[in-house]
Amino acid sequence: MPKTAPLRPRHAHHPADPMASLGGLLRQWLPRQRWFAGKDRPVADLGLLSMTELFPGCLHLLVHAGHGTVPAPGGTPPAGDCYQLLLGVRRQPSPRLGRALIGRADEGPLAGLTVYDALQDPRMARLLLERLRAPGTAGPLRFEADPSRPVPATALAPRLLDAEQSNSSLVYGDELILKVFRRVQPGVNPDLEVPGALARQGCGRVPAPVAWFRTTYPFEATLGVLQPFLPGATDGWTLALDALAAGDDFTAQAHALGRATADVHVALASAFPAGTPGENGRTAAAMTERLTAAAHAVPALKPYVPRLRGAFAALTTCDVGPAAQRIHGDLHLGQVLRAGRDWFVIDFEGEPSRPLSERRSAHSPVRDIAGMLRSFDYAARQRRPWRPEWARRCREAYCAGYAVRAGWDPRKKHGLLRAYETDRAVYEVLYEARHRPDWLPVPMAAIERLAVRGD
Ligand SMILES: Nc1ncnc2c1ncn2[C@@H]1O[C@H](COP(=O)(O)OP(=O)(O)O)[C@@H](O)[C@H]1O
Ligand SMILES: O=P(O)(O)O[C@H]1O[C@H](CO)[C@@H](O[C@H]2O[C@H](CO)[C@@H](O)[C@H](O)[C@H]2O)[C@H](O)[C@H]1O
Repeated sequence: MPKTAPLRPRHAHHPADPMASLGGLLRQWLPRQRWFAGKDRPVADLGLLSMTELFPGCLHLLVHAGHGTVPAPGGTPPAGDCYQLLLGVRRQPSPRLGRALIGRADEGPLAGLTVYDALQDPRMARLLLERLRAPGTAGPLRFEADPSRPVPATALAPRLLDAEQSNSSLVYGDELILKVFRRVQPGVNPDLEVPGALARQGCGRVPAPVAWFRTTYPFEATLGVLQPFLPGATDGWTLALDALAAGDDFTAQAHALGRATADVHVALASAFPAGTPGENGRTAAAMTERLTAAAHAVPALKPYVPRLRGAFAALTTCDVGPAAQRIHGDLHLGQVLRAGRDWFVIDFEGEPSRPLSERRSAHSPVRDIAGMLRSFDYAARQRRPWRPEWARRCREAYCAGYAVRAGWDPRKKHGLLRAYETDRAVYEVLYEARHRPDWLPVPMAAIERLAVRGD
């Protein structure tokens, strides 16, 4: 019978408090995880939000990692982030745990037990798939499935993806992929909501969810989504880097990608209600606010702030552009998969650091286009010497492909594109500072270019 720990005081050191066992281990382990979004700040406090025994020897946890910065207004929600952890707990340490090992608890109720990342344990991964095959509950956790898309009943060998990811994904026998969200926010995750809605529209460019799990405590939130795995697919980032390494042209691929992006935008526009008409003044204000916050967190941005603000201010003199609608929200080369002759679009979660309400609202489709244009620049900067011509040709081809399907040409919206690219580069600076500080020079180079030359 699954057990759920009630919410305990966040700093409790009561002997029965599991954080007395896990706190020290997780404080060390969390910042080393690729998906942990607080690498630029020490974890000031770590609290247990919920704990459920999912299977014998497997604990499901939601923990709050605070950075001791902004006090929470009204007490809820607390400042910081909520993370989902699946922890294996066993009596005997095993050398086979390897990189999955988190450590041995020295005190508290789990004293003497070995704790590890359960997603790296094939037995636990299989049990998780079994749980998703059979809808039902475990404490506050709800396992649900789309009855029209049954999960295949065959035994499928699991493997944890070793990708540069914001979450963790398990692939089952090249048939299914389960994304376990790491940073959890209250509400429905768009990566469940959007592909489901697009599938109902008959949009074939997006793998549709077959099962998912969510929690009802301490708030409603989506925790994981199971989708068909596209076998033999290669992501756009890998294809672009291969093309660059071989000195190959990528414009045919970029053109097809532009067409695929427009197809998805058209499907999104009919799957969701239209947004309120775009108002460039408000957009410019929001972008400026994000820039100010980013420059506060990453001081290297500060010298560029006045000129970047100019790019946003110029929005007020631009034409209003395409209507706001639901968009992808974090479109880049890593979010598109080429399988056979087709491009598929994945990961509709949006930019993980933005509030869920913002990610689920309507935005200009130019934002997605700018994301992909920035991605060509990221790819071109992976090799020395930098290949600006390669990126420029990809941009042209991508926009031309987009125009074919969407009926309007992004290249004719120069002011809008510049503002959205700048906003995206600012986001990337913050993202890299928090997740991959070694990559910071990539978006910083774009900041310099956009601030100085504006192209
Ligand atoms: N349906 C799928 N078929 C094949 N590979 C997939 C599929 N969905 C995701 N992937 C692979 O998993 C990687 C990470 O998925 P993604 O949804 O982008 O996770 P995250 O949000 O953690 O970055 C992708 O780059 C891709 O290689
Ligand atoms: O994890 P997600 O795919 O949801 O997106 C986050 O991580 C991305 C990196 O993995 C990051 O993308 C940035 O780096 C990419 C190369 O690794 C590049 O193609 C993108 O253009 C660049 O923005 C993304 O910003 C972040 O949200």
